[in-house]
Amino acid sequence: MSDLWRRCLERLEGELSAEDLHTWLMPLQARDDADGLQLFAPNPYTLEAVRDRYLGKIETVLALLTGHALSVRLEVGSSAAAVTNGHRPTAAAPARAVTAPEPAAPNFTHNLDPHYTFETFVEGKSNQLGKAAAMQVAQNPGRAYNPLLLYGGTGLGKTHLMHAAGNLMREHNPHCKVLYLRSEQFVGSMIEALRTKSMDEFKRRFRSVDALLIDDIQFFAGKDTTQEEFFHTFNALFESKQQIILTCDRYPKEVDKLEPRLKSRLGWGLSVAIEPPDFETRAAILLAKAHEKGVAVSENVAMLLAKRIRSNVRDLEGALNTLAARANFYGKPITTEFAEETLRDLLATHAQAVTVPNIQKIVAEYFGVRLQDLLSKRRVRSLARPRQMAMALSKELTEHSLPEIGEAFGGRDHTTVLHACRTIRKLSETDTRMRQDWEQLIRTLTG
Ligand SMILES: Nc1ncnc2c1ncn2[C@@H]1O[C@H](COP(=O)(O)OP(=O)(O)OP(=O)(O)O)[C@@H](O)[C@H]1O
Repeated sequence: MSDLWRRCLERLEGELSAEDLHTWLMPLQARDDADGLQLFAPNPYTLEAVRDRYLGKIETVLALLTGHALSVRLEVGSSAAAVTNGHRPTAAAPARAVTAPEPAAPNFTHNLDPHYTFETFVEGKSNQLGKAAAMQVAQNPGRAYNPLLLYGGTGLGKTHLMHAAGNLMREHNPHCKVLYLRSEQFVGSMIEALRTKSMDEFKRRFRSVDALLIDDIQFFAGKDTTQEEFFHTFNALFESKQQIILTCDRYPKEVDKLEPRLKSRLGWGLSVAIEPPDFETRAAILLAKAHEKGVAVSENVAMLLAKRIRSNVRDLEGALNTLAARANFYGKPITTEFAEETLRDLLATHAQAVTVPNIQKIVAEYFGVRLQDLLSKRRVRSLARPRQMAMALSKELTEHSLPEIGEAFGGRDHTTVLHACRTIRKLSETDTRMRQDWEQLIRTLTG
């Protein structure tokens, strides 16, 4: 890594959250020369985010470090590729030799779900970075990002992406040994190995794979012996450039009772958040799932379900399965009326969960303001932002019209609500804190 870039990152550590640093800046490769600093982003999404959110900060820190303004060029690619493309050799990471695949162990059976592929994964704003990162890891195992950590709420596609990466690795190299496990299985295997005094065999098994995929590592919390063993497995795999892909239900730094040294290791690669999909993505996923299962579902039905079921994709898929089974049983087509009738209770449960009063209450608690102040006419900034956030969430998560939402917020005009929605959307694009608040509140409200 360029020494200048390393020092710049060290400075930025004090200014940015660990999450931002690991998600956006650590994956960049750098080379510095007489013309300034060149930063290579792994994909266009990262490039855009770095340019929009962090470039100013980077330039300021570089000016402080060097004593003069330095030009920073951003491009998609890698410093190693830049060298082979004829750029001057650099201090950045050298290209590593590609080794011939080892033949798979005769008794190795991989356990990937063949249905979870990138082709069957529907991309949207909420998951495009995760998908891009998983694809890069699959195309360049052990080299692109190690470990790759996908985190986010339940049923949002983390496991799907993990399998998709494993499946693609095996498509490129059928001998590639990809081992997928839920974290409970890792714990179970270790307990069994301890019981039968076969820890050597356990170590060999996990360290001999080309890629180790472990799902839901939050279950390691509080299990000290497991964490110890996983830590050593991690180190062994990392050192020999075997790929590690992990998922977690939240940013690992926020998982209690996970050892600090393990948390620190997890931050060595790339951590990407998978967010709940927006309406259009939910509808597209539903249509794709219906197509995959051979179930005839119209766009209207997909839109109905996508509008009403916002919690996660697993719930959407569950609703589709119920519809398909009932339609098959009664020999009826899946019309919107049939869907409304069949899923009446389920849709009512989802509608109950997110009401405007509930949003107001949760937002007030989240920002530590009183509910009556949130609904009052007072315009101080400490109340204005939470109020705008609550209005925007009401528009996003309920079926109410702008005038109805305005009415629920102390009789405000619909243009005020519209302004709130636009302000929050705009701010979320540039203000990391605001985006995190928005995402956290969506997670809380949609369960
Ligand atoms: N973008 C997507 N495109 C297609 N299918 C998706 C997408 N996101 C989620 N799914 C589907 O939703 C279901 C649940 O996804 P998955 O099991 O990957 O979630 P998860 O995030 O790992 O949840 P958990 O943390 O509970 O394990 C799967 O059937 C998966 O195929």
